[in-house]
Amino acid sequence: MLRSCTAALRTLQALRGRREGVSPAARDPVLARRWFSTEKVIPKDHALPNPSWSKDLRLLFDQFMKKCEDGSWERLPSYKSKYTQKSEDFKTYFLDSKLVKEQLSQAQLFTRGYEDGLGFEYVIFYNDDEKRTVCLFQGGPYLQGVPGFLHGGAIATMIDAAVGMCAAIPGGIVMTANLNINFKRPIPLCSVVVINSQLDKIEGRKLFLSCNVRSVDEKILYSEATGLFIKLDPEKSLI
Ligand SMILES: CCCCC/C=C\C/C=C\C/C=C\C/C=C\CCCC(=O)SCCNC(=O)CCNC(=O)[C@H](O)C(C)(C)COP(=O)(O)OP(=O)(O)OC[C@H]1O[C@@H](n2cnc3c(N)ncnc32)[C@H](O)[C@@H]1OP(=O)(O)O
Repeated sequence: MLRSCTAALRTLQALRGRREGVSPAARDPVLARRWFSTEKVIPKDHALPNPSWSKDLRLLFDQFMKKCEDGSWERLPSYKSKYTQKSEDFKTYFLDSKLVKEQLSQAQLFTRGYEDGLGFEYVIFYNDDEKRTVCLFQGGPYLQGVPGFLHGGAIATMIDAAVGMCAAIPGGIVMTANLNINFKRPIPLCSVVVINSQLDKIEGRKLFLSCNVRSVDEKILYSEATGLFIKLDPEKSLI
């Protein structure tokens, strides 16, 4: 958003320059580069390694990337805002367009709001045959609850995001209607955990899923959850 505001400002300044008899490119070399090249602004995919990723997270990431090679698994990209067809569809069908323009200009995905390494570092892989996702998650220092451990709300957020993606891929535009979590062991801050989600059943617009959160060596079961997601009805207003 900030980038597009800056771009708009540059264009405006350049056009003002044209009225004053100065070529826009001469006034603004950045704008000139953009106008005369085919370069496009590519949004950052946050579901890729960055320097804050621990060795554990990188190792697991590499293992799953290998599993993607035969097409059985797929890495799901993740953006701060709006770059998926699903989020555009959601706005089209369920949000008032005035609200989208005026109030959502600053909006970004809750889990991607922190600087690298401080909050939610994660990548989700999807297996279509098995209708399941595996989310590799490293919870950073800004997600502390009880000293030294992850906040339960941060764990719930990641479970919701991981289970939600497992529902949204086959289900389309869905929302969480119910999420039940048993917190069995506290998760150490900055450690890596594996969130396994599974689509169990679909009944009409209802998708039932289950989930567990385990340590990398699978020896510790941190949390278990079940979720109910509802496929939104385009005929029904959300507000
Ligand atoms: C999750 C991905 C979403 C994808 C879409 C958008 C963009 C994607 C792009 C990027 C996203 C990336 C990652 C996503 C990350 C995180 C996911 C976050 C998800 C959320 O953070 S989301 C916020 C919290 N969420 C809410 O804010 C919902 C508030 N809620 C409602 O807006 C309505 O409640 C709604 C719409 C859910 C249903 O409303 P509705 O009118 O369409 O349906 P209705 O009420 O008729 O229920 C139909 C049948 O479900 C049964 N049913 C309903 N609720 C039940 C319950 N709680 N327990 C047991 N059964 C229940 C009924 O009993 C009936 O059952 P039956 O058909 O058998 O009679």
